[in-house]
Amino acid sequence: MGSANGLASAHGKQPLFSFGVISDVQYADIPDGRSFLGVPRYYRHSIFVLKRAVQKWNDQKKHEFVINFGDIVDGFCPKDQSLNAVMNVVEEFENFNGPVYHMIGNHCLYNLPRKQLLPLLKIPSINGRAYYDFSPSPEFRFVVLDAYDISAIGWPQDHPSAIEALRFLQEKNPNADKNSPAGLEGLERRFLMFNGAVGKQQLEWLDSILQEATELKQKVVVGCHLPLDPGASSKEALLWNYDKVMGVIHRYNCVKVCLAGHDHKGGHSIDSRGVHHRVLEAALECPPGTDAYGYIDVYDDKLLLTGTDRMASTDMQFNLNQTFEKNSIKGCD
Ligand SMILES: Nc1ccn([C@@H]2O[C@H](COP(=O)(O)OP(=O)(O)OC[C@H](O)CO)[C@@H](O)[C@H]2O)c(=O)n1
Repeated sequence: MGSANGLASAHGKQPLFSFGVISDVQYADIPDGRSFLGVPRYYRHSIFVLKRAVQKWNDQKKHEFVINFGDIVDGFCPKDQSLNAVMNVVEEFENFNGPVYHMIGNHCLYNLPRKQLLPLLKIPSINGRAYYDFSPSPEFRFVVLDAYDISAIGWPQDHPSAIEALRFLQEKNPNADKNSPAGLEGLERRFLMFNGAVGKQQLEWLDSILQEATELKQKVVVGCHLPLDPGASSKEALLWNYDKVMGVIHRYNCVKVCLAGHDHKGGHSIDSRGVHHRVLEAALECPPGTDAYGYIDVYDDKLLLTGTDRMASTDMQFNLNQTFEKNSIKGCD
């Protein structure tokens, strides 16, 4: 249990800093089950994956913070247990000896409304939005996006974001079950109710943050529950307007890596502008006794993810001259 997946730091340099990563814990006190497509899910075991991750991060004594990529509690959690389940998982994260940065996923929103969820996750918020940034060192900035800014889940039914999302789904997905991609072609298969979009104000905010980071000569890592590149993810898991978000990101040269969750099998790609996209493998899908978590060493020229068990290790060297050809690799390194 807990074997790290190679990729020795042949680099010879000390990282500027390191941080822990985990995604899609989707804990619930219910028997093991399967996804809609039949993939086994271990709802009770996933919190043990998290416990072992926290223990390991603390033992390693080098991580400045942890990022959780969303979906801490599963939608099948009985609703009278949602609050307790969320609090239990948050408590496990709080055993980490340092700050934990959370982002929201669809399963979080099946359990609790934003009003209740965001304070529990200590997500800085204006008008219920869950996007923010932080800078752990002068050279780097982290941007956390709210992938359910425009969404049919998590907002009160009469909220403008919910109304906009339902109108959008009605237009883009003809199925009665808006979680079904039946009949949708190619990249249109992302127009599902369990996904969402980044709204106009958030796009403007992202633009302003990237402009500021460029002025400060900072490199940027973007975190979003929903993947932002079709090369790293199933079409069904992408952010509705991933293309718009990437349009903003590609205006600048500062974003080096985008990290995501949601697509449980994980993936890695390098897009047409040399930006790495790494989708993290889910803790939920670890059979008892196995793990999926990791840590990332940050250098001035790369991010090195060291994964445990089912989380693959990935060496993400930054493009320094922007002359990349499209090089998309499905699955992991
Ligand atoms: N064809 C489908 C797929 C799913 N559903 C229902 O939608 C809800 C969310 O699905 P779930 O697989 O649990 O979502 P995750 O966030 O865990 O995973 C995302 C995917 O892996 C992205 O590829 C759930 O209630 C499903 O039953 C559906 O009705 N029809």
